[in-house]
Amino acid sequence: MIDYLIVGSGLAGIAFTENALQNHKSIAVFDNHSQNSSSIAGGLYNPVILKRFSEVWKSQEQIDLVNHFYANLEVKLKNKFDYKIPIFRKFYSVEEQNNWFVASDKPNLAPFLATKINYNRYNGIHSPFGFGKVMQSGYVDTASLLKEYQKYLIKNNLFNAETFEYDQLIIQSDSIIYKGNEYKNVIFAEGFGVHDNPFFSQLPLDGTKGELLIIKAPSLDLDVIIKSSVFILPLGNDLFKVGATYNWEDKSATPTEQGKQELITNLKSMLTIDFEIIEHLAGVRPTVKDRRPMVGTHPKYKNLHVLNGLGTRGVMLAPAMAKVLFEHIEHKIPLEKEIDIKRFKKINWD
Ligand SMILES: Cc1cc2nc3c(=O)[nH]c(=O)nc-3n(C[C@H](O)[C@H](O)[C@H](O)COP(=O)(O)OP(=O)(O)OC[C@H]3O[C@@H](n4cnc5c(N)ncnc54)[C@H](O)[C@@H]3O)c2cc1C
Repeated sequence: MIDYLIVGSGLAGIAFTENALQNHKSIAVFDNHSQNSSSIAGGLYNPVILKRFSEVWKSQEQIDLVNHFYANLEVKLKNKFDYKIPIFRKFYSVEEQNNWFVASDKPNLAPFLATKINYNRYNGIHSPFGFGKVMQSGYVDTASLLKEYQKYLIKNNLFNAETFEYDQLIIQSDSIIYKGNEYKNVIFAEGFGVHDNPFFSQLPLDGTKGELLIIKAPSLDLDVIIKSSVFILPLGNDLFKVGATYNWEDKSATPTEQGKQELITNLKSMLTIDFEIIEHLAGVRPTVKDRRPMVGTHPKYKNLHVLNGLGTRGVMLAPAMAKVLFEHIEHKIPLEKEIDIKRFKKINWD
C-alpha cells in the first residue's frame, strides 16, 4: 500500500510531497500540466500588504517556514531557487511616507518595514518621494523549482505525467484503489483545476486571472524588486518580470491584448526608459472570497483531502499549509477554523 497519491505538482503539491517524503512516507504524484499558476507566478514573498501597509496573515510564522523549506529544496536539488532581495515600495506623496512611518512603528510590522526612507537613484525610475524597504522579502524562481522537482520525481519513479481520472477512483473503507494500486490517502492539489474534481468542485474557489510580462531593458539598473502599480523584478541579463493584472471575469489562462496594454500603461508610468517585450504569460490564481486557503478532509470520505486556495500568495502559504494538512492526517492535529473546508457550512457534500 502506498501512503499518498498526490494530484498536482504545483507549489501546493510539491510542498505536500516534501512533507510526506521527509517523514518517510511512500508517494505517487500525478500531474497533466493543465494549470500553470505556479510555473508562471511572480514568485514574490512579501510579509506586508503594501496597499494598506498591514501585515499578511501569520506572516512571521510563514516567512520562517519559507526560509527553511526553500533552503532545504536548494540543497536537495542542488539548485538556487530562493533570491532574498528586498522589495522597495515606491512612494507617491509625503502622506504615504508618513503612513509608512506609522506602520513601521507597530510591533507586528517593525521586523519587516525599514524605518528610513530610501532615496536610492535607479536609472530609469523617477521617484522623488523615495522608497520604503520591505525586509525579509524576496522571490522564488518557481519555474525552475517546478522543473527541477519534476526531474527529481521522475528520476525516483514517483511521477506520472497523466491526467488523474476521478471516475477511476475506488473508495474503500480504509484505502483507495486507483488503476490497480492501493493508496492510504489522496491529496488533491489541483489549483484552479479543482473545478473538474467531483469530490471537491463544490468548494467556492473563484480564480483570479493574472498576466505578466518579461521585458528587456538594458538601461534599467535594479538590484531590488520595485513595487508600485505593478512590480518589477530583476531576473539578470537585462531581463525583468513585470506584473501582475487581476481579472475576476475571464477564467482562461490565455494572454490577452487588454492585459498586455494594462501592464504596458502601468510600466510606462513608472519607467523613463525604453523596454522591449520578450514574453507575455497568463495563469489563474486559485483565489477564495474569504482570502484563506482551503485545506481539509472530505466530510464523507476520510481518505480524500484537499490542499488549495493559496490565492495570490502560494510561495508563502504552500509550505505552511502542506505542513498543517500532513500533521492533521498523520497526527489528528485539528486544523484552524479559518483554513478548514468545514467553514463552508452550506455545501451539500452528497
Ligand atoms: C500572474 C500570476 C502571478 C502570481 N504571482 C505570485 C507571486 O508573486 N507570489 C506568490 O506567492 N504567488 C503568486 N501567484 C499565485 C501562485 O501562483 C499560486 O498561489 C500557486 O501557484 C498555487 O499553487 P497550486 O499548486 O495550488 O496550483 P497550481 O500551480 O495551479 O498547480 C496545480 C497543479 O495540478 C495539476 N492538475 C490539475 N488537475 C489535474 C488532474 N486532473 N490531473 C493531473 N494534474 C492536475 C496542474 O497541472 C498543476 O500542475 C501568482 C499567480 C499568477 C497567475
